[in-house]
Amino acid sequence: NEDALAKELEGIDMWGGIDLFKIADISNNRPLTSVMYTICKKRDMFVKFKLSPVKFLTYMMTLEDHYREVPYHNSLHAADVVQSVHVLLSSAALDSVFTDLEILSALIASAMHDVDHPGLSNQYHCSNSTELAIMYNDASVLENHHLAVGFKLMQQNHCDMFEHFTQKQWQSLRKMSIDMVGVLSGGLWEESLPSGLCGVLESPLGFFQVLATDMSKHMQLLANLKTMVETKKVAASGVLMLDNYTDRIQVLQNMVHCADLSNSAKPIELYKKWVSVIIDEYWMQGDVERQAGLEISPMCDRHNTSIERSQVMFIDFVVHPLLETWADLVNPYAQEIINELSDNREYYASLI
Ligand SMILES: CC(=O)CCCOc1nc(Oc2ccc3c(c2)CO[B-]3(O)O)c(Cl)cc1C#N
Ligand SMILES: [Mg+2]
Ligand SMILES: [Zn+2]
Repeated sequence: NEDALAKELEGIDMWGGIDLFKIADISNNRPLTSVMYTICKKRDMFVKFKLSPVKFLTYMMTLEDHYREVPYHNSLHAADVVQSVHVLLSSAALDSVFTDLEILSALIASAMHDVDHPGLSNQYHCSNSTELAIMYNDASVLENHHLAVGFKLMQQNHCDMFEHFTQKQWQSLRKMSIDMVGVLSGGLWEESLPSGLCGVLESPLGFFQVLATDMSKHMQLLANLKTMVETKKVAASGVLMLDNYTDRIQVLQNMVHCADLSNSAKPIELYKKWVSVIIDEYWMQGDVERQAGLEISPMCDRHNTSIERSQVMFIDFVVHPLLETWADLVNPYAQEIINELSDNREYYASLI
């Protein structure tokens, strides 16, 4: 099995280069630990930061165990985001731009970014004042929870892989991870809807209510990225020049955000599998809402959903604008991603 796993992991440096569904099967359902270990090994993180492989693996397996058995937001999705970030970090335009600590932080943030996700959206938690919503006052409820769990697990002494970190390194990794996960989605659900979105579509505003709740930071992130593209400074070598924390963290935040939403820019067979499991998760939420006599959230009613339409809308209004702006930033090194996204969009548009 190790050989089969090693073989499947050979494409780990390529966009869509690995099939995480296969890796889950042949890694005894340890896709996140397998992918994260392979990438950190390749990036020589154990030597650079004197990480104990045993403590690293113990932490990663504990973290992986705290992802729930929900259809989409399980450790497979976390592994997918880690691998996608690994590939985006390797873009030639970002060559030697980020420090090893920034790279490690982006990978750790990706690994923990959805841990203990209950398979119920931010909107569900805020609308129903659940325990988590009360705990976090409706503000980025799930994201705060993912970070709290991710870091709490690190404090157990058999998981303390950063034992050799200086206080400065620890504080920096922690701040960057919080800044990266905190914007991945979620926020006060009444945060204003981006005007451009809801007026245009004949679709029920509900879909954008979910966006506003589960993607409330998205518009601000994207606006910042567009500004950065317009004002970007590129060295003679073609690499980006980012000379302050605000700019650096903005690129890292958008990178992880792109990875988080990258299913629709992957090879169609993988994309279709991700669509099928996220729909399962949304329909399970809808079943919970129907059972409790609550209003069923958009895309969550198994008796009334157009999967194709919601995918085309999500691509047109969220994913394409984001990935297109990312591609401008690292131009021309993300054209393949944009092409894949356009092909996949046409696939679903043709089914409407
Ligand atoms: C097959 C796909 O392309 C699925 C990508 C996610 O599909 C959506 N995601 C949405 O919002 C979130 C995006 C990211 C995340 C979350 C919610 C919670 O955890 B997470 O960080 O993974 C919204 Cl509002 C709509 C869709 C649709 N369709
Ligand atoms: Mg999330
Ligand atoms: Zn996610």
